[in-house]
Amino acid sequence: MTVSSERPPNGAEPVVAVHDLRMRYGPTEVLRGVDLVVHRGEVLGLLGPNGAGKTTTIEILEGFRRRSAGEVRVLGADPEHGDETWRARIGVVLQSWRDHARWSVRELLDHLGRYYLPYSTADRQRPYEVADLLTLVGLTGQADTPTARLSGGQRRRLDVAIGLVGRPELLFLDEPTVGFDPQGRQEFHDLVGRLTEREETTIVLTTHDLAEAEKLADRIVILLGGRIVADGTAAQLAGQVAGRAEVRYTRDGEWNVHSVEDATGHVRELFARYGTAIGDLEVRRPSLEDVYLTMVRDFESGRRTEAAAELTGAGAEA
Ligand SMILES: Nc1ncnc2c1ncn2[C@@H]1O[C@H](COP(=O)(O)OP(=O)(O)OP(=O)(O)O)[C@@H](O)[C@H]1O
Repeated sequence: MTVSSERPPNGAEPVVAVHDLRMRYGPTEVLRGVDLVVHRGEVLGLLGPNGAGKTTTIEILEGFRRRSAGEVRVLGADPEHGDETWRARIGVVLQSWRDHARWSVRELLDHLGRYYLPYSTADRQRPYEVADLLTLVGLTGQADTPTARLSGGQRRRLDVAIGLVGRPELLFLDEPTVGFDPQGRQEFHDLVGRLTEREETTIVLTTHDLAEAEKLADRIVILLGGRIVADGTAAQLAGQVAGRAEVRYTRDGEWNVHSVEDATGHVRELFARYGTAIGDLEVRRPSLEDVYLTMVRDFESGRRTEAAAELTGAGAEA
């Protein structure tokens, strides 16, 4: 498979196409052949444990980090050679900025927005109108507040606004909701929905919050051991790892729990056999969290087995 062969049915070039991406820090190979495609308008959730290489991958895609090997195309260009026009089409939300403490929210966005003016196009006016942007991220009430006086959650919204001010076609969000309260998180999720609906923004996000990934991402990839080990919707991943669902119900007032492959068939049979004696029916499918934890556990135990085999091999040679 080569990068250029990865085209969706409508023939459009993917927004991100990565083939056999490798990254080495000194003797340590962090990425060991990553293949990844992201299509226009898609929200991709990139998951993986601490140190899996998510930030490294994102930084390579953003053109902030040089890869060791592999093919990478982002918005039609190799990020290592992306020019200013290419860069203006990409939005990045990093961990919080701490500069410009005395500037107001409006001043900072105005200032950063000016950079994008030369890159305005007929179908994508740049920069974002600051008033509209403030409404979009829910910071209208803080427009004149110095950035140093924002709360943690407001600060994070400003980070998102900074990522959006150039009206990007592709937005990278690295752990966007760290430090959000539940309401802020909910509002942020709504914002992501608006971005993809209204602006057709393609989004690549990393998060350790699996419920968030399940909610926001059209597709999820899991990075483990330097490779993508799973790629699909949350439901598809659940099917791959743990096909069994849990069916709970009462029969004549007594609780029963069954773990079954075919939940629908099982429920149909229950009603056929016991009719109205069945009550309180619940079907619980494996959540993305169950799937993720199973994959990480299997990977870790595989690694332990490999290490043990290597040790035994070394012992035999000695
Ligand atoms: N500049 C660097 N030099 C050397 N090693 C690095 C460098 N940057 C990252 N690493 C190492 O590469 C590995 C992957 O790091 P990376 O930050 O990409 O992981 P991550 O999946 O984003 O982790 P987290 O979930 O903790 O943010 C880690 O072992 C890290 O220590």
